[in-house]
Amino acid sequence: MNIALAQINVHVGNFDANLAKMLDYTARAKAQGADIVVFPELATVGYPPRDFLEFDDFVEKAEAVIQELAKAADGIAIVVGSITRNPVVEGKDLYNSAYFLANGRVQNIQHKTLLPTYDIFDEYRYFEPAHEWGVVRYMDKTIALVVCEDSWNVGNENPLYKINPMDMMMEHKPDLIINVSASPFAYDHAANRIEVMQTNCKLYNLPMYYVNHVGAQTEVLFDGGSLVLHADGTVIDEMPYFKESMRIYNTEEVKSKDNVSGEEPKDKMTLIHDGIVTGIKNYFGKLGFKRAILGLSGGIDSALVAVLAARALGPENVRCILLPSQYSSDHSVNDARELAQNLGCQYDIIPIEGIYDAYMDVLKPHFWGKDEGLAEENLQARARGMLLMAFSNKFGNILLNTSNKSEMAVGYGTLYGDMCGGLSVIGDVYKTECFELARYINKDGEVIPDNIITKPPSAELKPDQFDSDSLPPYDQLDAVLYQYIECTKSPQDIIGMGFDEALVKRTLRLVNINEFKRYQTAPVLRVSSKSFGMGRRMPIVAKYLN
Ligand SMILES: Nc1ncnc2c1ncn2[C@@H]1O[C@H](COP(=O)(O)OP(=O)(O)OC[C@H]2O[C@@H]([n+]3cccc(C(=O)O)c3)[C@H](O)[C@@H]2O)[C@@H](O)[C@H]1O
Ligand SMILES: Nc1ncnc2c1ncn2[C@@H]1O[C@H](COP(=O)(O)OP(=O)(O)OP(=O)(O)O)[C@@H](O)[C@H]1O
Ligand SMILES: NC(=O)CC[C@H](N)C(=O)O
Repeated sequence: MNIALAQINVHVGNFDANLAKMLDYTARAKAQGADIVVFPELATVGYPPRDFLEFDDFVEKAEAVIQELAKAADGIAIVVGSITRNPVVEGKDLYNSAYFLANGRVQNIQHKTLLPTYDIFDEYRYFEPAHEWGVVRYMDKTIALVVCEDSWNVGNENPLYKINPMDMMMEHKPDLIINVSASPFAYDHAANRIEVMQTNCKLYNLPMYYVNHVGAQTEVLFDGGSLVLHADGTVIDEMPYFKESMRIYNTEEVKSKDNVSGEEPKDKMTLIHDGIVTGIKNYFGKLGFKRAILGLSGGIDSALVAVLAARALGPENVRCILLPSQYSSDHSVNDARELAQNLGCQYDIIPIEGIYDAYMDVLKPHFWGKDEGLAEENLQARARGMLLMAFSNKFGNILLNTSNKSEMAVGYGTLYGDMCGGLSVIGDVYKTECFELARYINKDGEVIPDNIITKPPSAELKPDQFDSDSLPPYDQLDAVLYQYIECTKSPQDIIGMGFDEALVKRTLRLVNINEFKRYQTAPVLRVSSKSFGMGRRMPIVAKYLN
């Protein structure tokens, strides 16, 4: 039997486009001799569809896509993830299901049992878990049809779940497993995903054909990396990261390990780079925008955003605005200009000193007798935000936010100033990782001027200002932030690891008191296992560690 895995980039709610794409892949798979073509979890509607699932019309449109796909299942079977209404009044209204379409009709539907409800997932909000488990008979094979998380309770070890749907399916003695997934990208997730699927294969002594989404839906990125595994856990093939593609596998060849391609390379910076480029490209493409602007300061954060945007959208679609104040150093302007020239992006220089002075004149009588401080510094960031948004309005492009994860964590950014923008490009990249990413970008020749990478970070909002005046050194800060944000460790745990007590307490306090800023920030392209945004839900009004 020949099984085609189609890791496709669908678009949430874009039923016509998703159907057209799946019909096209089905026709191509059939022409290439495939007996089955497999599409990812919820491929009809896109993942995650979120509260669109509460609209009857949305559900009807998904049902219509299944009917159209069933008609195309002629001479080839189609496996596809979609939603199913729960006919019973009790429980949730919908199931998250894998459909098996053959001979022009819906032959089998297997609902998902384990509904991830953590981090970015919220499936129990919408779906009823499966209560029955069957298998599919097709040609001479018995197939276990599995939806994503149902393979993640290997050995019943996941304390979240009391049941293992895989065990239930095994009672029917399948010959192979097909898993349709929506497994989001994080730079360390693919290795974990492979390990989990290998454990399944070994446990049940069965081969697995696993297909994942690719592309981005708002902040959630999908890397693809679809898998074919031998019953002994050998990775026969892993499909490419961040590329829509289809490959066809012969079950006998898989069984005899005739063609073992193995895993894709997993370099952290390559993955983060390609993930962010995909995220920007899909955010703009799926919304119908073409052009971006950003404030280019001569610092490393905006330099990175400019490079990533130019690679995603083309340099001709990225406009860099240099907005020096009286505190900007000459080298900042020169570095920013050199970078824009290296990239081939349009750039404009608009000094903001006059605007700043005008604000100060207006405020002077009202601020009389008060020392100068943050209010005056923040005026510069806000003057820049206002000008950048004027460009965005006038030319119909999207302003890119340039905050990194370290400064977002501790609130080191000005609300309605440098925190403005429609999409946060590096908001899930710690400052220390920003340096790594910049070096990665320069690995084959200087794109980002070396001075941008080597000079000490500075907001340049007052004379001789450096980030290190207000913040702990970034290597220490980031290490503590990682333990708190990604690993959810307590202050005692982190201090116990050998970190300085004062540093830990100060850092965690800053993270918590700045939750209000993150509520007002643009969506952040998620590249780690714990990003700010929909996957980290914290109260603002709280008294914990602050
Ligand atoms: N819980 C809460 N809910 C809602 N609002 C709350 C609040 N707590 C304070 N606020 C409000 O927030 C305001 C303070 O926030 P905000 O106006 O942003 O100002 P603030 O956080 O005080 O200052 C901005 C910080 O970011 C640094 N910065 C700025 C710009 C660029 C860079 C750089 O790295 O280049 C760094 C700057 O040096 C300073 O440390 C207060 O005036 C208060 O009204
Ligand atoms: N002189 C400037 N011209 C244009 N934009 C600026 C200028 N100064 C700041 N900005 C905008 O405000 C953002 C925040 O400034 P910030 O200093 O934190 O970042 P950066 O300059 O890119 O990097 P670094 O923190 O390493 O200096 C910048 O990324 C940039 O978008
Ligand atoms: N859609 C899902 O069920 C995905 C959850 C799963 N743990 C994964 O990340 O692959």
